[in-house]
Amino acid sequence: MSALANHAFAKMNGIGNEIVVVDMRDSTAKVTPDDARAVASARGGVPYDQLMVLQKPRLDGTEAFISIYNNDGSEAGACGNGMRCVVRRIFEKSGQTTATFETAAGLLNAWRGPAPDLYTVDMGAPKFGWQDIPLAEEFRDTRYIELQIGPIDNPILHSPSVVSMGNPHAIFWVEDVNAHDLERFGPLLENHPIFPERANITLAHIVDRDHITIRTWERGAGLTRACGSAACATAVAAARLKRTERKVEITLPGGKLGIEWRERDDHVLMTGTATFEFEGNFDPALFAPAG
Ligand SMILES: N[C@@H](CCC[C@H](N)C(=O)O)C(=O)O
Repeated sequence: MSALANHAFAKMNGIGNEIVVVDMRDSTAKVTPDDARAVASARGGVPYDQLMVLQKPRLDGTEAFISIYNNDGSEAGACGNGMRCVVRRIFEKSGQTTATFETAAGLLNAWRGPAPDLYTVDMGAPKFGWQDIPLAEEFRDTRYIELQIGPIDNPILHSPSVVSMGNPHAIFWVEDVNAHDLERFGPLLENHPIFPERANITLAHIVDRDHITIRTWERGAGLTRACGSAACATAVAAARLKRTERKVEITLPGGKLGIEWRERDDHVLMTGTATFEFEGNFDPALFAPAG
């Protein structure tokens, strides 16, 4: 039987990014990709974009090791919106206002503020090297890479910037983020052979030097109302192209995030709300073997 059967969960969202938080710090049991897919089931499950599983801390001074699952059962190194949800949950239970977490992508500091309903997560430093993203072949300059879809002489989307924020991101610069069929092009680009570990695909429109609008097709989760790491990747990619300041507001379908690419240590800070919806216990029938 799955470790998640009857286990308590909290359904939350980070500006519309659907998040389920499970605290398993009192257990050594592992969540499997099958468990993660079962939780997302539309029949009796709790459909989500990301499942955030808190496990016992591995390092002194950290609150938890967090495993992040997409709804297709794959694991992600980073999830900005999910982290704000985890942070809110922990802070409300413990009264803390700061904490450090570990994920597959490394250590993350988080704190409450700058306003009472806001949470800030230090998402770490972006990586731009083609092997770090990773790409399947060498690109010396990842500010724009050669990649396009549509007719060769009149591509629909082309020349994305690529960035790792602990997970791979490709950002296509467009005039109108709603003018493209992301549901159709997203899966093609996510699974393009140039991305050996697949990628999160974002359409971004630079409104002015302080403001960008985006829509994202998430690796392993599809079209979402918000992707925090995509907002960070976009802010960094735009600043790297000198098209925006290092501190910007990002508008996503589900709301707004403040992103600052800090000069002094290269870290990216993401600030936004986190919303609690309901809590419950997983129905064990979800994890029963089929047949
Ligand atoms: N929603 C997340 C990112 C989720 C991970 C992504 N789908 C991946 O596999 O890289 C966010 O808010 O950052």
